[in-house]
Amino acid sequence: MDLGAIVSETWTELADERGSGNPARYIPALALVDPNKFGIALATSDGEVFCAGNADEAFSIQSISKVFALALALEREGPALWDAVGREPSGNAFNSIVQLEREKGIPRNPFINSGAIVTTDRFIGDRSPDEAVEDLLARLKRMGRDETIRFDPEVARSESETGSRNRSLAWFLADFGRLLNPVEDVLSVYFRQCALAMSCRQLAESALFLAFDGTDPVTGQQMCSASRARRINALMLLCGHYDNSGQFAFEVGFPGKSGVGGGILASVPGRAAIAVWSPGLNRAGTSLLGAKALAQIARRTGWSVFSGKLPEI
Ligand SMILES: NC(=O)CC[C@H](N)C(=O)O
Repeated sequence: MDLGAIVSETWTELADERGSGNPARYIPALALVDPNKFGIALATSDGEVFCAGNADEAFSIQSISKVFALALALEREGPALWDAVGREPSGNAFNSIVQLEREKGIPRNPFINSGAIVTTDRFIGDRSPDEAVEDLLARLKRMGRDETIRFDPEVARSESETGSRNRSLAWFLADFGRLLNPVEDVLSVYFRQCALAMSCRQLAESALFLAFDGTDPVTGQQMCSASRARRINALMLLCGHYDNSGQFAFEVGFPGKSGVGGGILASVPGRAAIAVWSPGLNRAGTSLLGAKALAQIARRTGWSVFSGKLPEI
């Protein structure tokens, strides 16, 4: 299978639709990004990365960071993390607060904002916020094989300045006694983690561990155990796109995680990690063109976690 051709044909076929959807404006710094950006990167186990369009340009990964934060929180906390956050789809928007009161401050899953705030809190553990951010960055540099990965302080500041909803979620969690660290410490890490700037290429390379049982097949670095990688994939499939997760599974058929910066990170177990970026979003905050590109790649490759056939690479 010519994966390079599949990636470039997918890009070319959709290029006319660049600019579709609505870029996130509630974080003012994100509204400044050119809506016509469109990148695709597909990384395989032999170290190849097939790219098209703006695949080497860093963008704000936003909620895609929740996948890495979850892996690292599980590493520190182990299965006890699941006492503090659930594993069910919420059926609600990413920043919804409605279930938190009824469900006594236990967020439905680690990918909605309330769940990610808890995950971030556990990832910080007994360290300072700056130490936790440094650790996250160091891990991503290693996984992404790139020392230039950084977070964008402008985006972090912009989100903090307009972060009333996330503050509400965090204070609500604190009221139920669900946070170990002070609210503003947790949020300062959460905002910086969301403001990580990475390219499609860096994201796809950093996420190979998800597609290959917890270990990057290129470098041999283990990020987590095989069973943990499978479980993170399961959560991405069921909860990775909030109230749009069913639609994504239906159209694409493999695990993914969206971010309001317009990126989507997808894992095709045993095959590849794919990252796409286009800032225009659908109603649920998933990149419109990005999801279309992944659906096209799924169709052209025949890749699906629901198929018993394993098409040749
Ligand atoms: N879905 C997202 O990407 C949301 C992340 C964003 N930083 C927020 O907390 O609102």
